[in-house]
Amino acid sequence: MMHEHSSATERQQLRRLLLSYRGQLTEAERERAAHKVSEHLHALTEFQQAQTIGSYHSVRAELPTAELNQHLQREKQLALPRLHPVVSNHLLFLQVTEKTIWHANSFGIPEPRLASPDIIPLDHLDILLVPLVGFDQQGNRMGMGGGFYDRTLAAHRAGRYPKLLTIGLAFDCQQLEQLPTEPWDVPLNMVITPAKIWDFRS
Ligand SMILES: Nc1nc2c(c(=O)[nH]1)N(C=O)[C@@H](CNc1ccc(C(=O)N[C@@H](CCC(=O)O)C(=O)O)cc1)CN2
Ligand SMILES: Nc1ncnc2c1ncn2[C@@H]1O[C@H](COP(=O)(O)OP(=O)(O)OP(=O)(O)O)[C@@H](O)[C@H]1O
Repeated sequence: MMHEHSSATERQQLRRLLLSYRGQLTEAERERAAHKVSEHLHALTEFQQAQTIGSYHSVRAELPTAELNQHLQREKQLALPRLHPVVSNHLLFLQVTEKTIWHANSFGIPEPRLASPDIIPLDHLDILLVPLVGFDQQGNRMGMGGGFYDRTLAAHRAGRYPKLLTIGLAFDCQQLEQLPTEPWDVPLNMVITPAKIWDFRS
């Protein structure tokens, strides 16, 4: 099994394995899972009370967010990430409305066009929905390997966004007992899968 301080190669192998699990789901299974996860999310008091929610634009075999985001755009204030124009490997969140103009970033992921009035600072978000490749029973997360969320959320771990609730959205097949952890990893507050709401807050 994996130990603390795994090599980058081990992390990469584990990432491939987890991506292959996710990739084996059919589109119908993914949509069913997204529906179930959305139901769990709506049942949370924190969600009902939230005004501003950060999400992600799902791509490939990620847990789909298209329907959820449409709903959030109507019912809440929705913010989606773009690659930060100034601080490299960080994310910047922008408010999304029906007027938003979209561009594909260097990973082919659609993101809102940069417009300064649309910028939503992280400390303004009540909830941030986070994509992930894998998660473990302690709330550790493995992403695509760019370190974007870890960098963007470093201040959250340091306690500087006390009201922000980070929630990973995942399929059940993305769950592991223990991921190898790195010093910069920022654990999630919660993970929601079709089977369960995981709450890692002590
Ligand atoms: N929907 C979504 N948006 C997101 C992320 C995400 O994981 N999902 N990100 C989360 O950080 C950031 C973008 N980071 C990304 C990093 C790598 C790849 C990627 O597709 N990489 C290549 C190579 C992977 C490899 O070989 O290791 C690929 O999969 O083809 C995508 C997004 C910001 N936006
Ligand atoms: N807070 C940070 N400061 C500096 N470098 C960081 C920080 N967080 C992550 N990194 C760097 O980013 C790289 C990728 O990290 P990691 O493999 O944990 O990404 P990930 O969490 O899977 O990806 P993502 O967050 O983009 O989905 C690492 O090589 C690490 O050196």
